[in-house]
Amino acid sequence: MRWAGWPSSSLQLDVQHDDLEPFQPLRDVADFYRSEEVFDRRIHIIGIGNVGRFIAHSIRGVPSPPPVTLIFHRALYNQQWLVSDQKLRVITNGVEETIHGFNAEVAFPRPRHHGREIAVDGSDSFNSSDPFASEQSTGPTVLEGESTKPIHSLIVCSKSSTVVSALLSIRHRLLPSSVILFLQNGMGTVDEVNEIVFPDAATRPHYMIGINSHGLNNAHVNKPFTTNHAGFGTIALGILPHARDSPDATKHYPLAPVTRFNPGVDEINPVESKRPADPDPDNPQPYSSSWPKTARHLLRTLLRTPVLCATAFSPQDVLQLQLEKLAVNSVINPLTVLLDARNGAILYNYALTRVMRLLLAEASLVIRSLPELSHVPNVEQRFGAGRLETLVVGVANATRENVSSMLADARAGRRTEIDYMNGWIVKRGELLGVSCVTNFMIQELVKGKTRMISHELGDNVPFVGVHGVDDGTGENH
Ligand SMILES: CC(C)(CO)C(=O)C(=O)O
Repeated sequence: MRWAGWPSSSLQLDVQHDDLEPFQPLRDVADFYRSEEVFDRRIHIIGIGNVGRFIAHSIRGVPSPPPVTLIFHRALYNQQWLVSDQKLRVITNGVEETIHGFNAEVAFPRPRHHGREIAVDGSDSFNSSDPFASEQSTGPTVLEGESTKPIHSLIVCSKSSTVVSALLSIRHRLLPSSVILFLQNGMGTVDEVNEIVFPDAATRPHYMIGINSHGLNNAHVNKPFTTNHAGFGTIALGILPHARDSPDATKHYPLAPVTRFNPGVDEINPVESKRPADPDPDNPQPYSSSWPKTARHLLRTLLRTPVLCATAFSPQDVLQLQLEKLAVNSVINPLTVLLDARNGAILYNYALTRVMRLLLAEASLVIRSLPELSHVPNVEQRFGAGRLETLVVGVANATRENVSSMLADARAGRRTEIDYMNGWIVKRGELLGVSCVTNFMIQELVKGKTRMISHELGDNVPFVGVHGVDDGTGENH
């Protein structure tokens, strides 16, 4: 590395190596910044619901915080922000804390039809067999008011069902070196994003997964940028391996094991490890040597934000935590929708315990059969139906006064996350030969009930749109 702008005499004192180029002072400070990559600390947050607001507020509350940009998906919300005092408020135990210093932008969700992106000008990219045809021929479409600046660190707090359309609106701003933290309930979002938004692993950003258990609601509906921190929780974080670094590990699923031991065969022909634990014992590499700078920055920022209670886990541990949460959500959330009741309603009711057991028997079998867990010890016990039931009852009891996020969505006529909960169990079950009829039935019942409510509300809730229309990019509440 060349030290620009330093007196050459002081530099030469330190230089011991003959193979270094002779020092040539750079012209000025600007040259230094041109020759060295300048690291952008800015964190963008998309999905400015309760979770997004809470995280933005928490990050800006620490000493020397990074710049934070809120990305709104509706011109209306951006307008509301611009005419407000541009501050976020979080209420904890009745005490309101106000934080300012945010930037704001707007990015409009791209309309999609039958899973295909439609060109915003109405042209026929969606008739083409290549879903990216319009973007490839004309470059990304930037709508009026949208930014084109690169995004290096992004936290996605949108609801699972709207993550793809939210990311399509900023795909052209995300670089292969960027990092995206996904903070959704349920499973399957990352696979969907890989398939639709970043199909080419060579240009795909890095991913992090987060599991949030903070209880957040907007108890003050008439205060749009205020969030109530109702239950203290944690955020479990993990950096996912990238397909560029280990294509085998991510070909079918991000966490599939790399090498497997075949008894009998490998004893005769020992397997040559593709990624040996210690490839060069003389130059040991730290565990995180392949983590990109952006992911390390985002992880460190979240870990040094006390109110978030964030902890880092290995990808395998994050997957298991996600699956535990999935099992809990796939019982409490749909049952509370069908019963139109708070979480505690599923307790002390044997008829509902039987439904819970039917759902969990299928979920447990699917999870225990997942190939990505085949090398993990103790899976049979951790994901046994009995243990999952204990988890569900514990959470239902601890959150007995809560309106579940799915019930809140259903009551408001919004699309729910059922496809990423029970739907994911059914889908993975089909691939594994495990039939999940109870989960399928409950998935369809929830969809039916949500549709019913949305009709009752006047059928006035379109899911996809562009400017100013309610486009379904709901936030994670
Ligand atoms: C744990 C539970 C059920 C709490 O309400 C939840 O995560 C949700 O509502 O989505």
